[in-house]
Amino acid sequence: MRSIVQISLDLTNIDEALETAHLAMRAGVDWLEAGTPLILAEGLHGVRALREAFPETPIVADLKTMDGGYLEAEMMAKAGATHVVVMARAHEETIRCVVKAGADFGCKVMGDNMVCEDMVAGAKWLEDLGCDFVIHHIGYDERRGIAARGMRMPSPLDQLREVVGAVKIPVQAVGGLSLEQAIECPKYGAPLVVLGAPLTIDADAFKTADGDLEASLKLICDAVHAQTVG
Ligand SMILES: O=C([C@H](O)CO)[C@H](O)[C@H](O)COP(=O)(O)O
Repeated sequence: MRSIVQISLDLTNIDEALETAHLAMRAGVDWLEAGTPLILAEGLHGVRALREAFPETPIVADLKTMDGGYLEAEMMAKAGATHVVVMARAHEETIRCVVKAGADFGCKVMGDNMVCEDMVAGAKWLEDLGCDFVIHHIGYDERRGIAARGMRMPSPLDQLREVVGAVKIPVQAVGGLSLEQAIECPKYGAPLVVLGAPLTIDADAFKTADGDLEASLKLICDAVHAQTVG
């Protein structure tokens, strides 16, 4: 499979999200993600605005569903999301409901193994329940908390090979990756590369020497697209 670049729009208003999304699409990004902050701030309107501006582009709604799964997935799919996210720590029935809604409304389901005691088993569990993708995710607060206590920050790369080996569906690694690490994900067998904080929070670190964000994002997209998995 050709590797894919997804940009997570962890922003809090539609204008900023659209501006970043336009830049990302010009640079060659494949998928847009309505990040959790955008969904909280703008809800379905945010997803609709992205769908209207980018009629053909896959849109991941990072809902992090924990309950009421069918309705959440249905609403997001009707607003234009092509992918919704359910948590492995949700009840089994919730995951089944999201998978059922995905089938009913033509939407793919990404299962997120964040905070699973056994993240490899969590990924397998998500696959067994019918999810189409696994998000192998070390959460933002967990990473910050551990770092604040002076301990080594966990990375999704630590167990990425094991997660990839445990499932047949495509895996995405998320949480605190540097750009260099994100670009390397296909080498671990994970073809869905997400670019998050480096672009939307720490843009300076992401820019090329001449400060051209779009040009540097294009280089990153080219480096990811040059890699195939499987
Ligand atoms: O999903 C996310 C997190 O749970 C906060 O909502 C973020 O999108 C994700 O953690 C992004 O990580 P970075 O790649 O470190 O930006």
